[in-house]
Amino acid sequence: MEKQKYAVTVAGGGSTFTPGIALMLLEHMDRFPIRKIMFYDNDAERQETVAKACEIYLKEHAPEIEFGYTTDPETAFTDIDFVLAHIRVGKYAMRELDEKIPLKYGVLGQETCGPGGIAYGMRSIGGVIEILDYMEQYSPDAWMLNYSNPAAIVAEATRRLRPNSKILNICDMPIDLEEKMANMVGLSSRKEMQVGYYGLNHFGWWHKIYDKNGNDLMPQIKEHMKANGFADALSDTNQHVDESWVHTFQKARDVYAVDPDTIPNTYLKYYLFQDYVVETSNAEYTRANEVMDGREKFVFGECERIIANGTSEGCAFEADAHATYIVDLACAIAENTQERFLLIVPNEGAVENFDRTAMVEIPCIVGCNGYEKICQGAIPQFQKGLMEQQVSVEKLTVEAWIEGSYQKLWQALTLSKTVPSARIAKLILDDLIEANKDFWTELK
Ligand SMILES: NC(=O)c1ccc[n+]([C@@H]2O[C@H](COP(=O)([O-])OP(=O)(O)OC[C@H]3O[C@@H](n4cnc5c(N)ncnc54)[C@H](O)[C@@H]3O)[C@@H](O)[C@H]2O)c1
Ligand SMILES: O=P(O)(O)OC[C@H]1O[C@H](O[C@H]2[C@H](O)[C@@H](O)[C@@H](O)O[C@@H]2CO)[C@H](O)[C@@H](O)[C@@H]1O
Ligand SMILES: [Mn+2]
Repeated sequence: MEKQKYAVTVAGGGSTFTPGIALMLLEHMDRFPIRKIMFYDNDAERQETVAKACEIYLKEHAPEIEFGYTTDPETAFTDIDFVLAHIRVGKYAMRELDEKIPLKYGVLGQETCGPGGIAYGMRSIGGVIEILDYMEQYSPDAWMLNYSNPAAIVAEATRRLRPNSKILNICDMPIDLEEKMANMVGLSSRKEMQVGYYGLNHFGWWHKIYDKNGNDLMPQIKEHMKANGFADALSDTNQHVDESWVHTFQKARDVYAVDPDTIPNTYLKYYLFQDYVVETSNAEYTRANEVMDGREKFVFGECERIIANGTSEGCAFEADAHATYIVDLACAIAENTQERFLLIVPNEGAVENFDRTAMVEIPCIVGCNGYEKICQGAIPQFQKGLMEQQVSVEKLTVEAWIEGSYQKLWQALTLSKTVPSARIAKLILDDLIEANKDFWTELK
């Protein structure tokens, strides 16, 4: 019997990640056969550059796949099985402001953490909910695999506003770090490890890591973390070459030292070493500038070259090997593989001594009916304390969005461990409101 073939819509067709993901999908056609790929974006011009290049590539490498791109929701979301969502509401221009505005006040500027993450969350919620609604309207049986950021806030918003929707929120940072840990202990893949992990998105810890025979790998990984952090450990992604990422992997050594019983997610540096992050930031040139001058220029330059040549021959795009987790996740649903993934899901007791309504990042087993959570037990006081504070920031942000509340957003910023006082929080908030007036509803 012929294997079923799937139709996939990439929401955020103009994303810098789209070509790498399209090539990755083609490489995995043996296990995830595709009949149609649609790109959807609300910026026709940006998407067209990426789409025209991908169209040429697809014609040359997989002509049997129906391909289209559109800004029309009905065309994009009709007759599909999966939505892969990676939108960035406000694009890099707004990321730059998210990063630079807090720095004016001596507070770190980061895409998903601190005030920048809160501002980005206030823009993303509406965009992701809109796409989810389109999917449900035009393809009610489809699943959305969402990795649009800030995933913690987006996930809390979907829990509050669309609790029954078929959406899985996932992040690739733990995947990259698990690849590095596998490399530290001489394993060829993270899939040869079984992990225990708890936290919020971009805010979590590994507390158990075994190999397939049940041997404890933590002692060896801890030795490496103590000496080098995640530096000098390889993973199968070639995207982390920028200096700023190298520093992040090195800094994980200091983050690890704060709690040597667990292995931290790299993003914890923004909450535990916020002064260091500010001191080492350049308020005139942040990560958004690096990405615009690097990844964005490269991707769009390459797309334009393919279009001008009329062929993808010799193109520098590579399948994003790292993004194969997306195919793994789609296969888990499509073929009931019951594979384990770290997902961002409602806690409901999985982390025993933590808010039942929190969206936590924990291991889950995924199959055709969705996920089942793997209980992580009780967590230590240190992590619990940090998580209580951060989850409140995320919940207050979502409440502020739902209610249009200035007060709640001010509270969210004030509560963030990255912000020193309510006064500074208010100064940053007022600047963010001005910068986001095309994206946020009016706050009262
Ligand atoms: N979860 C993860 O681990 C992970 C990893 C990498 C990137 N990301 C996220 O993926 C997203 C894309 O990143 P990027 O750097 O390629 O950004 P990008 O700006 O290159 O692409 C985002 C695209 O989304 C489009 N868009 C914005 N709002 C939209 C809307 N409402 N509807 C439809 N399309 C919309 C933009 O026009 C743009 O083409 C970001 O949210 C980023 O944070 C997540
Ligand atoms: O600063 P950026 O835009 O380069 O990266 C921000 C994203 O960082 C993480 O994703 C990484 C991922 O960990 C890595 O292995 C590879 O695939 O690249 C991704 C993007 O650089 C993080 O998980 C994302 O949420 C961030 O958006
Ligand atoms: Mn992430």
